[in-house]
Amino acid sequence: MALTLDDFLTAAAEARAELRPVAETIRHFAAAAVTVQATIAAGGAGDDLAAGQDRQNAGGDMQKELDVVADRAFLAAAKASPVAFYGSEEQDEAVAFGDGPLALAIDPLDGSSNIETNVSIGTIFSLLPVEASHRTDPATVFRQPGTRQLAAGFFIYGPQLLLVVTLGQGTKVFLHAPGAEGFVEFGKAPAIPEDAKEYAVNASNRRHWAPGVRAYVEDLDAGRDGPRGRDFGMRYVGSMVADAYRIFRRGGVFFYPGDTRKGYERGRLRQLYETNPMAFCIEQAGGAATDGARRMLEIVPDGLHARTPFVFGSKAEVEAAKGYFTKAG
Ligand SMILES: O=P(O)(O)OC[C@H]1O[C@](O)(COP(=O)(O)O)[C@@H](O)[C@@H]1O
Ligand SMILES: [Mg+2]
Ligand SMILES: [Mg+2]
Repeated sequence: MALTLDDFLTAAAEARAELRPVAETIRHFAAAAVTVQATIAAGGAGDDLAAGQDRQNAGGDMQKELDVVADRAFLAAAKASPVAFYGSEEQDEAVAFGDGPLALAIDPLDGSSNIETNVSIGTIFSLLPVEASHRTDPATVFRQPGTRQLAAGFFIYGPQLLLVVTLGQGTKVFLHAPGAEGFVEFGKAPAIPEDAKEYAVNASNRRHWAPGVRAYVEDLDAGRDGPRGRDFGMRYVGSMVADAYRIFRRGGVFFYPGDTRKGYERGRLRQLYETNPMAFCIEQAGGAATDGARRMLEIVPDGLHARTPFVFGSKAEVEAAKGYFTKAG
């Protein structure tokens, strides 16, 4: 019998008492994800899920209907959980409620540009501990590095509703099959191959990249005729959750570097609710995650919506990228 998410969480909470609130929270998230997936599958029940909301989020993106729907669903789930702080991409400031032991950083809807295209999108979450000092100075709760995460994961709303999750002891994948009782473990625990055969990047930004990034991609593209001595394929979905899941299953490298566009000096992705939770899941599956130079999980975030360059995936390829990205000149 396949392991259920419920049994997995119960066992983790029994083994480590500090994971009890985490287990409770992830149960609420799983229920929220099922409702979000149902809304997507139904095409929004008359609403246009990709319709703009005439409002920008804190990162400067126009909010879409589904961003708001997902934010509401996970805010309600957080309120029903032992969560004291809710830091969301879709809210300018962290929302504080209750005196629970957890802080949640969340990207309620990842891949918003793909909503109307029926391509996989998702929700990414990171759970951090709340210490006494954070209650007296709440601004500090989201300045903890990713190494402090108690749990992290992401749901994928796609052909399958999946949960990729880590509580710090490996990464697991759970599937919610229609008609089944909740989420059950799906396939083997991901083990990211050391070497990559594919890369993922938005190559239309090439002219804005630093010379090191450009040199890296030129050498990947040169394949077996170039210095890398072998061919690489390219895949880019444009929803990080989907690009990442491919890497969990068959390796590869994803990068979103900083570039010369205004506002993109540190790339596009946000550290607290995109790169840190992804880095935790990736490391726990045997991969590596950096900002191009430093281990992602050790970087202290600058604030709730801080951006960071991001490179993750197969260990040897993340290391190879670092060589190019950090080379002077
Ligand atoms: O369109 P670009 O610049 O390639 O950016 C794509 C990236 O932006 C994101 O959509 C950002 O996430 P949001 O949709 O949550 O803003 C990632 O999922 C994706 O990897
Ligand atoms: Mg996102
Ligand atoms: Mg988002």
